[in-house]
Amino acid sequence: MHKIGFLGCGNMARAIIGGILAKGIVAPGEIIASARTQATIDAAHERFGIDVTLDNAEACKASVVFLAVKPQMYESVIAEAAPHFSSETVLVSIAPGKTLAWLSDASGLAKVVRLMPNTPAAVGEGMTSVVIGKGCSAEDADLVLEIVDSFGKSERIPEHLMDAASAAAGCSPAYVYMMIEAMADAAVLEGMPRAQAYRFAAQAVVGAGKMVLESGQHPGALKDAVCSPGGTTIEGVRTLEACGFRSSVTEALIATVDKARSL
Ligand SMILES: NC(=O)C1=CN([C@@H]2O[C@H](COP(=O)(O)OP(=O)(O)OC[C@H]3O[C@@H](n4cnc5c(N)ncnc54)[C@H](O)[C@@H]3O)[C@@H](O)[C@H]2O)C=CC1
Ligand SMILES: O=C(O)[C@@H]1CCC=N1
Repeated sequence: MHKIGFLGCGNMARAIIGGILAKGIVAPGEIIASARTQATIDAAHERFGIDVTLDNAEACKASVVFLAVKPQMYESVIAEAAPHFSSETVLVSIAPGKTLAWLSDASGLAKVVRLMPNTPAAVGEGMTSVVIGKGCSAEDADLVLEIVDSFGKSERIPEHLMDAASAAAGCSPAYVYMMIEAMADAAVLEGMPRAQAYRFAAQAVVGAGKMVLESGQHPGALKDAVCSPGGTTIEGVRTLEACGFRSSVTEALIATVDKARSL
C-alpha cells in the first residue's frame, strides 16, 4: 500500500512531493498521485518516479491522502473519493476556507488535518501551518508532522488562525516574487544583466529573511541599520512610504483572508 497519496498533482502537490523526496523520508514508490490528464501524471512520473493514476480511487487507498485540488473542486472530489477511504485514512486538506468540521462531514472521516503549505516546500524551505483534527491519534499526528517537516518548517496553530497563516506564508511568496521582479527591473534599467539582477535581488530577500529569523531584532531596527544618515536607502524608504508600500502589502494580505472566508 502507498504511504502518501495526492488527489491532484498541480503546483502545490509537486512542490510537496519534490521536498519529501529530496529529504528521502519515503521512497518514490510509496507515493501515488492522481490528476485529470494523462500529460500531468506522465510528467509527474517522469520527474519524481512516483506512481501515478487517472483514477482518484487508487490514490485514496494511501495511508495519508492529500487533497491537492482547488478548493472549488473539494466538494465533488471528496464525494467521489469518500467510498474508497478506510476508517483509518488520514485526510489532509491544503486548501483555504475548508474547516476540519466541513472536511469531516464531507468525507465521513474522523482523521482530518488542515495544512497551509507554500511552494518553497519544493526546495525544502516551506512554511506550513498545521491543525490536527481531534480524531487523529498521536501516531497520525507524528506521521503528518514528519511529512510536513521534511519540506521545511512547520508550526501547529489554532484553527481560527488558518486564514492569517495562509496570508502570511501561503500566499505571500507570490508577492515576494513580484518584489524580486520589480527590484531586478530597476537593476536591469541601470544596465545589470537580467539573470544577475535576479540573483542579487533574490539573495537579498533570503538574507533579509534570515536576519529577521536569526538576529532577534525588530524588522524596523534592521531597516534602520540599512539607512545610512543622508544616504541612498532612506531616499527609497521615503519613496515607498509615499507610494503606500506597507499599506499595500497589508491590504493585499487582508484581501486573501476575505477570499478564504468566502470559499
Ligand atoms: N499554489 C500554492 O502556492 C498553494 C496552493 N495551495 C492549495 O493547493 C491546492 C491546489 O492548488 P494548486 O496546486 O495551486 O493548483 P493547480 O491547478 O496547480 O493543481 C490542481 C491539480 O488538480 C488536478 N485536478 C483537477 N480536477 C481534478 C479531479 N477531479 N481529480 C483529480 N485531480 C484533479 C489538476 O489536474 C491539477 O493537477 C489548492 O487547494 C490550493 O489552495 C495551498 C498552499 C499554497
Ligand atoms: O491562491 C491560493 O488560493 C492558494 C492558497 C495559498 C496559496 N495559494
